[in-house]
Amino acid sequence: MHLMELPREVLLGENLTGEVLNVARRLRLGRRALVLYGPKTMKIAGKDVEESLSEEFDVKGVTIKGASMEEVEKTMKLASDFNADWMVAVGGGSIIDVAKLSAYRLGIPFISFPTTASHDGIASANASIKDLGAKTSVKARPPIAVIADVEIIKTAPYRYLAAGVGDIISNLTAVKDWQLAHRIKGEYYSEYAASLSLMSAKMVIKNADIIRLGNEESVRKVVKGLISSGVAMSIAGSSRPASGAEHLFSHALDMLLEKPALHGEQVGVGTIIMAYLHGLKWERVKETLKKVGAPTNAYGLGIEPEVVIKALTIAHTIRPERYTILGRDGLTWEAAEKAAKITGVI
Ligand SMILES: NC(=O)C1=CN([C@@H]2O[C@H](COP(=O)(O)OP(=O)(O)OC[C@H]3O[C@@H](n4cnc5c(N)ncnc54)[C@H](OP(=O)(O)O)[C@@H]3O)[C@@H](O)[C@H]2O)C=CC1
Ligand SMILES: O=C(CO)COP(=O)(O)O
Ligand SMILES: [Zn+2]
Repeated sequence: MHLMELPREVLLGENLTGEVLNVARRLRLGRRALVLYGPKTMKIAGKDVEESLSEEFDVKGVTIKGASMEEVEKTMKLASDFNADWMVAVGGGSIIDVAKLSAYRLGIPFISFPTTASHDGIASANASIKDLGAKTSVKARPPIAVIADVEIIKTAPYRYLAAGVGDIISNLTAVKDWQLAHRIKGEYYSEYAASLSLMSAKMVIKNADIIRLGNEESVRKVVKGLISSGVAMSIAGSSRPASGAEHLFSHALDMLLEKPALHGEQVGVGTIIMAYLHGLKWERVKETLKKVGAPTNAYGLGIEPEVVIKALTIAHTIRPERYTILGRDGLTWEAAEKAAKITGVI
C-alpha cells in the first residue's frame, strides 16, 4: 500500500494571522495549542498568531533556535507537559521542520505558517533536522493546514524569495536523478509526482521576470511552486522528486561550513552543476537564477572555490542509498573542478 498524506486546507492571501483561529475551529484541532516561532519570526508574526489564538484557546509560545534534535526534544517535552492538542509553526524552514517532526512523534497535528518562501518544506511530509546523521530529511507527516500570508512573506529580505526559486528549479535535476535510479536500480518511480515537480520548475523558469519584481504576485508564484513541490514529495512518499545530487551537494556544504548560505541558494548552484553533468541545458538554469537575483557561483554563495570542489567530491557519500548522477564512486577532484569551472561556478 502507498499512503499519500496531504494538507487538508491551504490558505494563500493577506492578513492571515487571525485565520489560524478559524482553521483550528473548522478542523476541530482541540483546545490547547503550542505556537512555535524563532527569535525574529516571533516579532514578525508569531506573537500576533499567539495573541489571536489566545482569545479562544489555551496557548503556549515557544522560541526555537534552529532545526536540531535538541530543539525537537525540547518541543516534545513542552508539548507533553502542556498537554498540547496541536501546534502551529510560524517561521522559516527550520521552525516548520522542528514542529513537523515533534508533532509527528507526538501524534498530533500541526499548522504550517511560513514567513519566507525560501524552501519547499512548507507543505511537505518530511523534516530536515541536524543530528539525524547528515541533515537530510526524515519521514514525518505533512501539515494539516498551510497558511501563507503573502504580505508577511513579502516583508522577508528578497534573498529568501530568490532562494525559493533555487529550491524549485532543483526539481529539474532531482527528477533526472530519480529517472536514472529507476532505470539503473529499479527504484520506485511515480510519473505523477515527477510531472508535478517538473511543472513547478518550469513555472519558475517561465515566470522569472515576474518573480524578480519581488511583489505580491511574485510571492504567490513562488509559494504555489513550493507547495506543489511539497505535494509532489508527499505523493512520492519521499523527497525524491525534489532532492537529487544538487541537494547532496548542499548537504555536503552544510557539513563543511560553519555558516552555510541559504538552503535554496546552495541547491540552486548545485542544480547548475548537476544539469551540466546530466547533459541538460544548464545555461537555462543559470540564466533563471541570475534573472531572479539568486547566486550562481561560489562567490555569490560566499564560499571558497575549494570548498565547492570538496563538497562535490563527498556529496555521493551522504545518502548512498539514493542513486544519482554522481554514481557510487562520486566525482574525482579533477572532474569536480572541471564541471565547476565549465559552468562558471568557480
Ligand atoms: N522538510 C523539507 O522538505 C525541507 C526542509 N528544508 C530545510 O529548511 C531550512 C531552510 O529554511 P530557510 O527558511 O531557508 O531558513 P531558516 O528557517 O533557517 O531561516 C533563516 C533565517 O530567516 C529568518 N526569517 C524567517 N522569516 C523571516 C522574515 N519574514 N523576515 C526576516 N527574517 C526571517 C529566520 O528567523 P528566526 O531566527 O526567527 O528563525 C532565520 O534567522 C533548512 O534547514 C532546510 O534543510 C528545506 C527544503 C525542504
Ligand atoms: O530540501 C528538500 C527538498 O527540497 C528535502 O530534501 P532532503 O530529503 O535531501 O533533505
Ligand atoms: Zn530543498
